[in-house]
Amino acid sequence: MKLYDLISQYKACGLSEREIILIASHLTGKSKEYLIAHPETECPDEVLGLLDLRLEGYPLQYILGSVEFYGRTFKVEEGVLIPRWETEGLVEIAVDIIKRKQIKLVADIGVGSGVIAVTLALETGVTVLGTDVERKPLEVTLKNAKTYGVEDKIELRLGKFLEPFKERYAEIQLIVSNPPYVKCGTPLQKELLYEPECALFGGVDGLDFYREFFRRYDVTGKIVLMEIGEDQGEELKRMTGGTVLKDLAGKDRYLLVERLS
Ligand SMILES: C[S@@+](CC[C@H](N)C(=O)[O-])C[C@H]1O[C@@H](n2cnc3c(N)ncnc32)[C@H](O)[C@@H]1O
Repeated sequence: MKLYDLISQYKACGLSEREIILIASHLTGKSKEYLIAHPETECPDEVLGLLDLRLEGYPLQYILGSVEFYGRTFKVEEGVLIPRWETEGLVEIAVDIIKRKQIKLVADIGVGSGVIAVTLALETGVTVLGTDVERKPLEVTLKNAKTYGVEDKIELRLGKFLEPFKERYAEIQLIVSNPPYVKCGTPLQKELLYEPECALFGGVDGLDFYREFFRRYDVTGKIVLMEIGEDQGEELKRMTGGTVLKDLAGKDRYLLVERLS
């Protein structure tokens, strides 16, 4: 089927021209710039299946198998969270802290696709200890680390919080995390239904992860930087004594806890 026919048919059903072209580019191996200039390009039949999947709400990033983050392309697969732009802000703050405080060892709890761990290793040369409660995120993080040649800078272990790195806890200077913080029962847009539940939901008030983390760990002498929900700042300041920083949209988004020893 010709690309221009696909565009008119699927735009009428609600897909954007951009996503139709990206899916066609993914299947044909031709760049999107080429396809824009050559809408008469013949697309293989499989494109119809992928466009129908997208119409049902299946995330574009899982179809393409990749996502842009902090100026780089990262692999994503079903079973790992699709990184969000807000998390680039967390990385930006972490890079600044690492450089200013000359930090050498960072821990990333809940690596997902590895965007935080890999970007921090690339941007600062720091070593990152990464954990996740699921095996798939650890596998995807390793693939992304290998793509960018930082697999020797990132150590990955399966388990909750920092339990897998208990023996190295004292050495960790900065702990970062983008934990699950969505309140259970929140109505979700259909794309989110395809993402792993354990990456999204943080209990009735969305705060289970933070509550358990700060109960388990004495963070004296360390810096903790975590992404938070936009309405969780006040409660988390009360819970931790930390400060809350805003994202680019002006919403409370990052919790910074620095307990001096
Ligand atoms: C919101 S996703 C973040 C993924 C990635 N860091 C990012 O920013 O795109 C949260 C990740 O934390 C993992 N996770 C949830 N609870 C955890 C826990 N207690 N300890 C370690 N990992 C956890 C989930 O499996 C998921 O991969």
